[in-house]
Amino acid sequence: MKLTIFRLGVSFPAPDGGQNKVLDDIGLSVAPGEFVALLGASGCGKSTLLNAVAGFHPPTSGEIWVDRRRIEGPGRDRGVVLQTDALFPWLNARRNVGFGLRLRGVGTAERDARAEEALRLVGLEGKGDHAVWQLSGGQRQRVSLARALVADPDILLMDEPLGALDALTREQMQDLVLGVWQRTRKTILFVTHGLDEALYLGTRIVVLAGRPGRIVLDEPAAFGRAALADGGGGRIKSTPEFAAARERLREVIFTGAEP
Ligand SMILES: Nc1ncnc2c1ncn2[C@@H]1O[C@H](COP(=O)(O)OP(=O)(O)OP(=O)(O)O)[C@@H](O)[C@H]1O
Repeated sequence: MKLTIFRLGVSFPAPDGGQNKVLDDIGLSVAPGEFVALLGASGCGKSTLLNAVAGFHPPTSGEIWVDRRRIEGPGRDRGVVLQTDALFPWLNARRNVGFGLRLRGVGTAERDARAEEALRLVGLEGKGDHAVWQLSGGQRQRVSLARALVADPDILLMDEPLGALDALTREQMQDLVLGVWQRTRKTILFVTHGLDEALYLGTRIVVLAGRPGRIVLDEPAAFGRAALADGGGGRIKSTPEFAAARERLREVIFTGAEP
């Protein structure tokens, strides 16, 4: 499904009674199957943009559409994964994944089958009975990803999903995310602070900068697909091309303008 953001502006009430404009005139059209890595300095409005697409808060101006439907709140067509896993500690992995289905009245057998399938997609087959406390941080984020995938959304919205993981697990999870994207062909909007992560995963890099935040860079990237073809493992990050792309991206983020 196509995601279209038209002239999006988001403001929040400021303490002085005025308005704090966080995003201004954001336009973005994302084709089905694209993997958009969204970067920008802290506070430039990345999460605000993601939350607006998730339908968690309404735009102050502009519109967001998924195909021909205008977004007016959260919906099953968009799955969300956040930095902290927010799993229910009293439910096992399978029941956590199936929780949303349960709310929709899906019966136990179908729910468990679909949850197992989603767990398999993230490499956790056989771990459905595990309690949340028995899982590592990386495994818990995989359960969160499975929970977002189980409803078969068209779009995955991921806000720093690997941000709380140690460096090694984070690198492994990047390959896992790439694999899930390759197998499911979901459209992904992925917020990250990591330049390497953005370049390694995205088919497209979007940089927000300024206050209010605006898009200052929007361009294709090909390292992720090359990494998939090469079997992953992060090797491509050691190439001179990757280093050059990284330096350029760093400059855009720090200066807020293309070099
Ligand atoms: N619900 C809210 N009410 C008031 N202000 C908000 C709200 N949500 C975000 N903001 C403000 O909007 C600005 C952008 O926040 P946002 O979290 O979108 O930035 P970010 O780029 O994701 O930052 P970070 O990289 O640090 O997570 C901040 O100044 C923040 O204080």
